[in-house]
Amino acid sequence: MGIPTIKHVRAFTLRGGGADYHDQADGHWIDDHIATPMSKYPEYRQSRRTFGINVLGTLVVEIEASDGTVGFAVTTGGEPAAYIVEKHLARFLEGARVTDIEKIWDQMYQSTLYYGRKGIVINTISGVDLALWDLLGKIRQEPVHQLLGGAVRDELQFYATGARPDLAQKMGFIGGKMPLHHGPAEGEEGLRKNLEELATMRERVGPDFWLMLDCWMSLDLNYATRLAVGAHEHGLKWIEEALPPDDYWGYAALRNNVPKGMLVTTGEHEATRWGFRMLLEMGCCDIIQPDVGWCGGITELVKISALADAHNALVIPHGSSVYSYHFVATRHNSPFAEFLMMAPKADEVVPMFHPQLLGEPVPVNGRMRLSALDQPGFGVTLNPECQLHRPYNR
Ligand SMILES: C[C@H](O)[C@H](O)[C@@H](O)[C@@H](O)C(=O)O
Ligand SMILES: [Mg+2]
Repeated sequence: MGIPTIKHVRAFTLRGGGADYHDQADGHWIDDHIATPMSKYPEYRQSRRTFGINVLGTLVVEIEASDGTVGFAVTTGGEPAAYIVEKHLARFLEGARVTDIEKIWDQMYQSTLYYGRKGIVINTISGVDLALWDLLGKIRQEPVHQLLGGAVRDELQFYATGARPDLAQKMGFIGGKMPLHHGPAEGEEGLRKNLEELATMRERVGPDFWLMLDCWMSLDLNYATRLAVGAHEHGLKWIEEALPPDDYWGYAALRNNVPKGMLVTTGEHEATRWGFRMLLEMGCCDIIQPDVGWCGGITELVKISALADAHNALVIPHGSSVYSYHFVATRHNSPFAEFLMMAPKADEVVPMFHPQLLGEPVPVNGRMRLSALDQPGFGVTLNPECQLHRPYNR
């Protein structure tokens, strides 16, 4: 029996949580006065949805092989991503062998270089790449971590991102990352509030539990430096994505400015091995945080991770559900992972891409046994109750 070929590629869109996890209803911690580059405009300060953080929605890529096996993946991208899949990328998949993952990635990247390189195009390529790995795993009846060379640990450990690190501590997570609520436009009072929130949380969790601040690209170098210096007495473990992604020079300066022992992290909005080469060679951060659904997929993250390893940098992927769990399990320089608390009050563990993926595992007591990831491919199926829409039917 020869290697199956790819017969059909289909791109769908979905709304309401899932891979576009910022697409939430009112009252969710993830949309409660979080500092962003748009916070300088008061009308866009309270809710990130008001400026469009959830405008794209989810892209679902489905790939059907000649033997009838279907692989799929979800990522952030919505209708523009569906257009790119159907009108541009599908031509490199249909007719190719299911094992041609490396060649397909190169053709998708090189053919979109004139309008891609980062952002939505690399999100789209990532979604296609994840679906290809899911398909190959389902054809070979192996989990993706096994296709990648096998796990280096029997259990994953997680820190939790959300408004309640104190509750995350009780749930067994190894740390808690809080969103930063006030940016430079809110002046000294905002900076004071940021530090008071951190101090309060440190009081609740005691001296040893990791506490981190996620600044979501919202600061300038001086503010980030002052925040880091003020946060040091409260044992801040790392300051995340303090500056805009393209300010490599600012990150390199911030890394020199922060108090000794505090880590600088970034990368969730960076893409491809070339973007991460800039972060690493310019000494921008101690930990890179690529999102496997946004940086180029598994095929690209393997390259990024090897580059980081040569620089002694940890690779702690931005939370992306099973797609990062299977990867982290196989990398020595990924000793822990992120879990995004998607419950509106961050007070219970729910699947990160809820409600889109059936069979999506969650950490138990802040950990996940490798056995939770032993199903073929990424081990999940699409929830049939989700209303798929195929905007560019072929
Ligand atoms: C909590 C942050 O503001 C973002 O919403 C989050 O998605 C991302 O930055 C993260 O690191 O989890
Ligand atoms: Mg972040």
